[in-house]
Amino acid sequence: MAADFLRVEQLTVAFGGIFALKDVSLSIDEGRTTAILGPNGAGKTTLFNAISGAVRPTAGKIRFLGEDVSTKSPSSRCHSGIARTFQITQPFGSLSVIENVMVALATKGASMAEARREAATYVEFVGLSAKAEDPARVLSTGQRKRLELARALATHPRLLLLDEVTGGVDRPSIPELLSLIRRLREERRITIVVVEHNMEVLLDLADDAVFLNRGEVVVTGGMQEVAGHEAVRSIYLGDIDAAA
Ligand SMILES: Nc1ncnc2c1ncn2[C@@H]1O[C@H](COP(=O)(O)OP(=O)(O)OP(=O)(O)O)[C@@H](O)[C@H]1O
Repeated sequence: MAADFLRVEQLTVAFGGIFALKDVSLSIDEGRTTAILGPNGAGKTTLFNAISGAVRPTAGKIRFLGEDVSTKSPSSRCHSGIARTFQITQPFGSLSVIENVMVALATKGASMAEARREAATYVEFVGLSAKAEDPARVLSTGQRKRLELARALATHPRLLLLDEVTGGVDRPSIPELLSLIRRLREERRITIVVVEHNMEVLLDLADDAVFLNRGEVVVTGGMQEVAGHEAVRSIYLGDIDAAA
């Protein structure tokens, strides 16, 4: 297990006079699932954007597998093994499910037949084989989340940043989605960092947690331990009691 899988070092991101992140340092261990917690505006999405390359740090560094990727482009970071999903899924609605995955394939120089074959393995992994030829626009929210996971898999990630994976998904579909995420880690050895408002889901899924507030790290540690912290309880209290 790499000791230096992902390290965020004294990261500051400012938008004009607003500090979305202030001197944030944290490390993510390979093979674990880490939750990023915090109230609205805490800086969770900005942290994902900074790690994936969508925003440039104002100060500080991001190291992935020992390499400073702070100034690298999103596509170069994706090539290094960093993938992310979005709070609002963005498939190509008129393309079929399998074509959406083919578009995301990181395999260069592969024939269409090879690309289709590889894409089919990811579509199957996420449980969408029966929908493979349907246009993406007909998918339910839960199915769109699955398609996003298949598209992320197609980039061969080592680190996957999941933004609000259960957001908008109907309750009965959530357990299957969570078991899929667990399989990403167990069967594909992908390290996962998750932003999610549902504490019940986080307690089920995450090993470690980082609690952010107003752009600063307030608590880090094991998921259970962080969930029990006073500052976290005051924000997620109802959720924590419901999950207990
Ligand atoms: N592009 C931007 N321009 C200006 N301010 C921004 C920008 N992106 C984020 N911010 C500000 O940075 C702060 C952190 O926002 P961010 O979206 O990262 O928080 P969050 O924890 O993801 O919130 P939420 O849970 O509501 O999604 C907020 O004050 C937000 O208004």
